[in-house]
Amino acid sequence: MADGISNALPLEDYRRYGRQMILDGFGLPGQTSLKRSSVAVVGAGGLGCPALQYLASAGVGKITVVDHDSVDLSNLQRQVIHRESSLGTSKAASAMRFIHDLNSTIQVTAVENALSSENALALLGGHDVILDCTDNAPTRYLLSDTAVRLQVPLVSGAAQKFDGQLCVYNYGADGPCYRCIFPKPPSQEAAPPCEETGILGAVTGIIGTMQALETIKILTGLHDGKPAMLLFSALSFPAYRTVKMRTRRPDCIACGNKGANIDLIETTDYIASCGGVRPNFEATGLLPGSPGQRIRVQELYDMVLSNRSPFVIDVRPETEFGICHLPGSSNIPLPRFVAEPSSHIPKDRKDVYFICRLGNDSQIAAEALRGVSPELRAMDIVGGLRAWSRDIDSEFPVY
Ligand SMILES: Nc1ncnc2c1ncn2[C@@H]1O[C@H](COP(=O)(O)OP(=O)(O)OP(=O)(O)O)[C@@H](O)[C@H]1O
Ligand SMILES: [Zn+2]
Repeated sequence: MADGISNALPLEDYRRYGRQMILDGFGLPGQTSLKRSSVAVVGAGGLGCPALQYLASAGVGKITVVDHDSVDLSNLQRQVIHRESSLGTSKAASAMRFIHDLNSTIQVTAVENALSSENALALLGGHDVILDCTDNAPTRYLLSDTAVRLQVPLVSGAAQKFDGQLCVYNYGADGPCYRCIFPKPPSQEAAPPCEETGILGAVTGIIGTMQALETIKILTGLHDGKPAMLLFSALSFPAYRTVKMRTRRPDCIACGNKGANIDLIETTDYIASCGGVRPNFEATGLLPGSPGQRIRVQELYDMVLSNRSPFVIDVRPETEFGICHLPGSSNIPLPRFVAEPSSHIPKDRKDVYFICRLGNDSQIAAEALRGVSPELRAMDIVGGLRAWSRDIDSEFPVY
């Protein structure tokens, strides 16, 4: 500088970040804090993508992205920093490319491994804030315990269907950890993945963006530190509600008074404590059906070709049936069917074939009918409509 005073930031940063630097309470100190900060984002999916976008554009100096997964076509509806050109490649690497394109001054570390109890402390140590942008209970507990051990705030997001949640854990003098609020993991049925429940991209966009916002507030000293949970529900009025949260639980096994269990991460089996490995959504063979109770799509197709007009009940929800279905099939969603199985079968039908998306619910329906009407032949179609698309009709949509 002409008068010998050196700038706190590179000259171009004043221009790049000027719009946020002029905000009251932000200023030059806010920007230099962001630049000196290091943030870890675990999960570069629906929540992680918008979060990374705003952390990078705001000028957080160092960003670590952890994700073991690769980009799939079904991700692009919400995982906004990934591109068609990245399909099949690592999400962490794709995120790194995006950040570099947006803001080349940021130091990015891409970790293409799953976070686990073996690597969590090493991978996340040294960061000022951790963002939980994942989608499963074992990782949520692991991240919470890691944040407690490392004594850093955890900005946690969750989204499903039209709804989302946001909360900062382990922050402030007596902010609770995730275990203080959820001492017991939810049952696996209560926490199904997006592939089963559905998710609107703009909803993850809102929650992920707010995760970035809370992080920026923490890093720049703008956060009031009061524990609260934001609940968002796109179809409700009001769409946003904030619930004040309890403080740290004195008896919490992670952050409580009893000298905090320092070996918690090393001694916890996170997957087992959350109910074990969730059965693969695609897996078939849930129930022990004998060969006579289960047919393959080819057999169903042969019946159609020979004009035997099989009686096929599609047990998917009405909305999914509306997306695509086999001609001639009847839609009776599983809950309605199992409530009164025999009432749905015409008197002249002895053979009943059940189909669903992947071949799991159809087994439950067939079993229910067998239970009340043993005189009927109830059969499920192995692999469901996905098998139909794969083996019989490649034009049949997969969703
Ligand atoms: N232990 C973990 N370590 C690293 N990344 C994780 C871990 N657990 C989950 N993730 C990542 O968190 C992201 C969550 O993203 P999202 O909820 O949008 O789901 P998805 O797995 O990409 O998609 P879908 O559920 O539709 O298959 C995923 O990219 C997933 O790989
Ligand atoms: Zn706690």
